[in-house]
Amino acid sequence: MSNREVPFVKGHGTENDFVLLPDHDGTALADLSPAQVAWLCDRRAGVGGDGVIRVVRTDATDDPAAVAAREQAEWFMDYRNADGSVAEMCGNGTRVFAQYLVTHAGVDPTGGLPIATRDGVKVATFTDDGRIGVDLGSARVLADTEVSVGERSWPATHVDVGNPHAVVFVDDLDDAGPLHESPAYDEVAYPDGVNVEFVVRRGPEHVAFRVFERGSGETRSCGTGACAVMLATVLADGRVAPAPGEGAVTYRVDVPGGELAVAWTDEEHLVLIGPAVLVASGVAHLPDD
Ligand SMILES: N[C@@H](CCC[C@H](N)C(=O)O)C(=O)O
Repeated sequence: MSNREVPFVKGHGTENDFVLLPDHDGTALADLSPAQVAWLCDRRAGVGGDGVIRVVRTDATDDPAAVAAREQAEWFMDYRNADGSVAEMCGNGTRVFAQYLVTHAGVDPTGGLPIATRDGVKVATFTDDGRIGVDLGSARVLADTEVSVGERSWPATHVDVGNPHAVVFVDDLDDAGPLHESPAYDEVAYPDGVNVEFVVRRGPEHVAFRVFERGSGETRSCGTGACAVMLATVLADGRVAPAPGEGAVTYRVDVPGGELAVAWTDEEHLVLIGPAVLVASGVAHLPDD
């Protein structure tokens, strides 16, 4: 077996951590396999992370999502889960990606930084206090559903944030017990799997959740999950989307890895806000398949 030397940058958003792989001109890593992604995310045998983000220009890859976004965005976030599967979106990943572009690729975020994803173009903005917000667009609440862990079952709200979520309100964050494997879910409602959030209320406009991510297991945070949780909660609170010109409705969303905020600015826009930091860089010795 031979190894390829692959530069990487490691970063996280509220401890949802990613291995970023610079491949700006698309020549080095177009053939990255699921097994190689799983190795990169392995916390003992590899680098370690909840996911891998390949950083590539939209005009340097033939991924259909990047091709479709070429007029609007220079950069494509090619996101993979820790098991090597491809996901449509990663909210915290977009924030870490924006941090990378500004600090490592010389990108000027003034006026908003467009990022192409498999769920369309998302615009990141840097706040005065050093956090990064990303407009994830609209989310849709679909039919009620159910999830279970062992003998316990809960009603859940199906929320589509570009990727699939099941939001479960519980009395206590420990109610679901250890999450070593995915909660059971309705495979008709979620033919491609689901991210499951267990949520408690902490106070007015303030919630906390644990998450089991499709393809990555229990993680310390999930940005799209925070948006799904916020939307399910705000609707359960009987509120409606702010009309144009009204101020945003903002909820604080705590996760095991820190604190996020989600602002509902109008029917079409949920903005995920929180810290994003780059913590290391190096060279991975990527095994061949
Ligand atoms: N951690 C992410 C979500 C990553 C994708 C997810 N596991 C999926 O398969 O849909 C986030 O911050 O949104």
